[in-house]
Amino acid sequence: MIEARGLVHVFHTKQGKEKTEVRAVDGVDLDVAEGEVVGFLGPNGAGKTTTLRMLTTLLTPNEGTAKVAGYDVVTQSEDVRRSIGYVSQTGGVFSGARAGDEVMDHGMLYGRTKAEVEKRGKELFEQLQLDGLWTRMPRNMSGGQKRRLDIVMGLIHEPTLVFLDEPTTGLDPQARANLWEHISDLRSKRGATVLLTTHYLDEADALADRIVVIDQGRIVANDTSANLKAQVSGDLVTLEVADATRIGAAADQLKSLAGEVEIAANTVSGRVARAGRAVPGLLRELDRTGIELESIEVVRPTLDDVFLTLTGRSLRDAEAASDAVDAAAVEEGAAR
Ligand SMILES: Nc1ncnc2c1ncn2[C@@H]1O[C@H](COP(=O)(O)OP(=O)(O)OP(=O)(O)O)[C@@H](O)[C@H]1O
Repeated sequence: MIEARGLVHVFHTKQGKEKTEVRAVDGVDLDVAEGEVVGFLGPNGAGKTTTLRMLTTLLTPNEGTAKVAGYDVVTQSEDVRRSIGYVSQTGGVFSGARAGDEVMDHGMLYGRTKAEVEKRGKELFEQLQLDGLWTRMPRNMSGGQKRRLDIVMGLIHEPTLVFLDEPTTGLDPQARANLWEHISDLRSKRGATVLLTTHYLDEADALADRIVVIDQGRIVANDTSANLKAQVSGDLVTLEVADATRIGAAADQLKSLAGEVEIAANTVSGRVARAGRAVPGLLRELDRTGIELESIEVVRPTLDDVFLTLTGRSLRDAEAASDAVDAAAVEEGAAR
């Protein structure tokens, strides 16, 4: 469904007299098979939106090629556009008509009959909790409602390939859960292929069959969430000793499994590959040497650990930043 090779996009900007060049996307290869849901993750400014904009024909690659739904993004851009749905990060610009009329016009542009579009539009309004807003002007909707209307517009023509750029940013937890269900249904009920960018790790974990991580314009990982977690970092094992004077001895034993450990007061922690297998032996050894434990904790790596290891940055920071934007959007919506 998507086959991209060596995609490059360079932005040229000018500040005063100074010209700068940003290689926003720097040689991206990406394959997405029919029916897959792929999560596209990366810190702020990593190149996610720029990649999506090239794949949806809104930006022309400076180098490389991409086929989307079987069509070349440069020479067959019209065919690509007809075959895909795209929900951009910034949302659509509405003409000033009522929401339902916007949806009808958009759906009919894709050659659907009025009856088909109306039926599908009303279904989507219900699923995305927009009932009762069919005749409302988009400018009189809250930020979250407008976001959901963007999503209706992206799905109205029942595309088999859908690009979602941070689809749930700006939604409250209930609307987010509701949209997750809808994204899952896109694949399970309609066989659609989905490429989505997100800052929410739980979203990527819950929805994506495969995760592609981009950093500084390059793909740095591409695997299932479970495999990425297994490859990148072991389980975090934390031992709390009953007698603080034995912390050094406990640390030595954990070190033999973990390599590096961190000590804080009477706890020591380190990452251990396949802790489930290693910990029973560790406990036996601690017992044999008379080191009494107050507690032991084993935490499986999260996608954020993977991210931190790969990019040196935490995706949680990006989440926090995008939550701040959400909060501003909600306030803005409430102020309207
Ligand atoms: N129109 C533009 N002009 C100049 N630079 C741009 C433009 N659009 C994006 N960039 C730069 O390109 C890089 C990649 O941006 P992009 O929006 O693709 O990142 P992203 O991964 O989608 O980030 P975010 O998670 O913040 O949305 C960034 O350094 C950004 O500042």
